[in-house]
Amino acid sequence: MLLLLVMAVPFAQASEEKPNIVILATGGTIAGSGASSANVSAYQSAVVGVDKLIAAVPELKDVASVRGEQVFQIGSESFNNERWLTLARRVSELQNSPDVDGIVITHGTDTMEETAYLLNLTLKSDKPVVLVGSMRPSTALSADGPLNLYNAVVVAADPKASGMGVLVVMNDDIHSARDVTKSSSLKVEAFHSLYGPLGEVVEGQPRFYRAPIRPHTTQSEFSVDDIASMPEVDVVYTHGNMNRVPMDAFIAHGSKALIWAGFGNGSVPDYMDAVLEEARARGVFIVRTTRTGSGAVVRNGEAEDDKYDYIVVDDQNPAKARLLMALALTKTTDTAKLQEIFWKY
Ligand SMILES: NC(=O)CC[C@H](N)C(=O)O
Repeated sequence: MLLLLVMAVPFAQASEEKPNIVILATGGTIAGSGASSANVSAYQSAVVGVDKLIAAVPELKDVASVRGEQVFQIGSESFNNERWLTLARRVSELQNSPDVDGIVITHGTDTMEETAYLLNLTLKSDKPVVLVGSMRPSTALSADGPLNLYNAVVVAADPKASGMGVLVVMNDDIHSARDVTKSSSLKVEAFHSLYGPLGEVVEGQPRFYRAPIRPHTTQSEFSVDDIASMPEVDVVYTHGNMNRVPMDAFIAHGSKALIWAGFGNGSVPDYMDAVLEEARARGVFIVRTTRTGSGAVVRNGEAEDDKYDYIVVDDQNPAKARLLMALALTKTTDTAKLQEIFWKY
């Protein structure tokens, strides 16, 4: 009897004071299940529901008052513009709700950086939004999902995460949505930011060491509330002996802009120069990016961008450049202004 009383009182007090965190589940490996505990890379993703994910980490209740909502149950490679907008609108609704202090999105890792960047550019609130996933399914030996989820809730519940833009928490690191990329297909330490993470979670405490400088969320000109749909923008991946067929097909399908995932500094083979010029002359924007995985692209460096009216990225990778260009095209079709948007974000 005495024991019951002792246990009940602190819990009642604690639950009144804890921040309210909503966990929006979308699927991915964090919700994956394998045939045996030795299956760390062969498994079915997106099968475990949000209630089970939360129940697997009882420590969450020490950090926050948590409730879950299943938005999707998919591998993140299946995100498309419509699904992204559905998710963004739900996050925005929750951020507008006075009884929500922060949001955690459980997500597959394959497109986590794209979802994070899109939300980072379009949400209109300082309330923390943290994406989290795992590289090993929930059934694996040394599954990384439970600690990642705990860390994500810890970050979302902390006032220091407010105003930092959308964050990705993986493997103890806290990354900015703008900079993070998945850079390993299998390793637990798959997520990296070119300029380093913003901070890390140490013993259940977030430690921030830097803040994003590029405009995001409340500082950005894009808003989820204004975007009914996104224009078609496609990525052309370069390789030796490439041909024009994918570009022609994208244009015939209605592409408004092509993201040139170029060699090195966004270079263009001599036998493709005329194809890009022709595409631009037909009204399709060309955005030169790099397939190298890191680094900026120099305007008028490897191509005559001024002459042919091309755009270059700053250092956004092709997938992020695709999203930024789609958002930018909802604002303007002036090349100079589009270029400014790439420098700015
Ligand atoms: N590690 C993962 O989450 C990959 C699983 C799946 N392809 C996804 O992105 O959802």
